[in-house]
Amino acid sequence: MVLAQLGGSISRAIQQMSNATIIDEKVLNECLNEITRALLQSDIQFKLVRDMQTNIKKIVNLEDLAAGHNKRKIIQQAIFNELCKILDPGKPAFTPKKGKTSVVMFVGLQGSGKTTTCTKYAYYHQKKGWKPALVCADTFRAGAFDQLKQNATKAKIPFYGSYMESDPVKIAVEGVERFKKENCDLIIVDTSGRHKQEAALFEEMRQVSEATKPDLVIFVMDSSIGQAAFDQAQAFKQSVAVGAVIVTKMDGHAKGGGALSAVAATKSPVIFIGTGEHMDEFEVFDVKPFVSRLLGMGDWSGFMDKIHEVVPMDQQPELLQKLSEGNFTLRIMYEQFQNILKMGPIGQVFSMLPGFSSELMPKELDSSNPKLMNESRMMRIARGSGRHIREVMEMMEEYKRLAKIWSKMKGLKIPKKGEMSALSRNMNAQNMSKVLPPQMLKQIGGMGGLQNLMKQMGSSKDMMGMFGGGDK
Ligand SMILES: Nc1nc2c(ncn2[C@@H]2O[C@H](COP(=O)(O)OP(=O)(O)OP(=O)(O)O)[C@@H](O)[C@H]2O)c(=O)[nH]1
Repeated sequence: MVLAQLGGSISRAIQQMSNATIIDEKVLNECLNEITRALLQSDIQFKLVRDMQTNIKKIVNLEDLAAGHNKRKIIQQAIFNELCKILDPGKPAFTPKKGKTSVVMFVGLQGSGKTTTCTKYAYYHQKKGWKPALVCADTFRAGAFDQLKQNATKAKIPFYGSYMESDPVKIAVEGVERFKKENCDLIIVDTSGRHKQEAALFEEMRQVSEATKPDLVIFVMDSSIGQAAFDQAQAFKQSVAVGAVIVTKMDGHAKGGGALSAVAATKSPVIFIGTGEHMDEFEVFDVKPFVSRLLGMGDWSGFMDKIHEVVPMDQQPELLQKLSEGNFTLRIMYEQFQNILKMGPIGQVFSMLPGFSSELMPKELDSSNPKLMNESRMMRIARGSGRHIREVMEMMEEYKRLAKIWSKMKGLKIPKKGEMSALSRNMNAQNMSKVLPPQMLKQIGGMGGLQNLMKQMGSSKDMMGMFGGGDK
């Protein structure tokens, strides 16, 4: 997702400013202009960007910057807050309750991924023990019912629709009534899409909404919509009571900034993002971890998510304690690589690391002081493992880099499992390539090889979040 590049551009602008000997208004303006350009290039609406720039200027106190406080942190924090503000409309979306009937209506332009997203949403809840059902009120597109039927059958979700009936209101009402009787707790109504915003589409949508009285209307938006996002989202909001947004195709080459504009236009939060065509390529959207990653500030809660998935239960408390004390040792790195090895093909990557295990002594493994590893110790490890000294030195460089990232985490509150973010799953080959040592990347065949490897790994791709992926 191209939004990741936005993070890089912003980080570079801040870094350039931090490098300046004197931070005056001119330097600050240059930095903010650079950031503005990056935001506009990501398809974030002009007005939002301009307001953001004004707000940052108000928040950032030049005297604080001049006094030698951590300039990078001050600016980064201001941008972080502003981006969170855009993405957080201030009130949460209606949340359906398990066991209590809710009707959720999906709206959006044709091809936005509405039908696919309806099934993903149903499947997501079904996995959590809900009883969802799908109603196809799209009588406009031939084949829409078949598509929903096919998806629903695959996921074993009850569905309702008709090949004969042409009145979407009638189908929607019948479907909702039927599933209410069957005690389904999440009744999802898929509506028609059109190629562009048309009066007829909005009128039909309004009628379906009036007849079924949904508890929540979800606006589905393709992330590649670009600058048109704001107007499009606003047009939908004016016809029906949009209460939440789902942004699809975040896995593609879309700039993604439209997501921010859609939130501003509908004053509704993004609740999920679609990250692929498959049923389970669907993630809960959390504002703070998203912005955090966007700005290259790392995603602590995403990392924690991974720890809980990968690290054996009995080892978790000890590991978390050590990390929150800023105590990242070679042994931790080793053990975590071992946990990854269990996860399949990624093991091939890490098995390239020289000198782990028997060649290292407990003192070396458990010290968080890299200076302990002097040249003679590295020579010994190289001899013992049959590796070149250069490889051992590279391993130590990687350790130092990760340890540096971890030292910044010192004192962080450890989130509980329920607070974890799913966004870290959005790590892609590009981010991963930044984390891997260049030599290792070369050995697995560059970006192409890495992409293949990640395909094989499936969901374990997000493991890199664990090793500071994107936190550069
Ligand atoms: N890569 C990717 N493709 C997606 C995603 N969501 C949906 N798609 C694809 O986008 C295309 C359009 O999706 P549909 O669900 O048919 O779109 P729709 O909005 O229901 O279209 P109408 O019913 O005509 O309004 C399909 O090929 C989907 O597989 C996603 O998150 N990522």
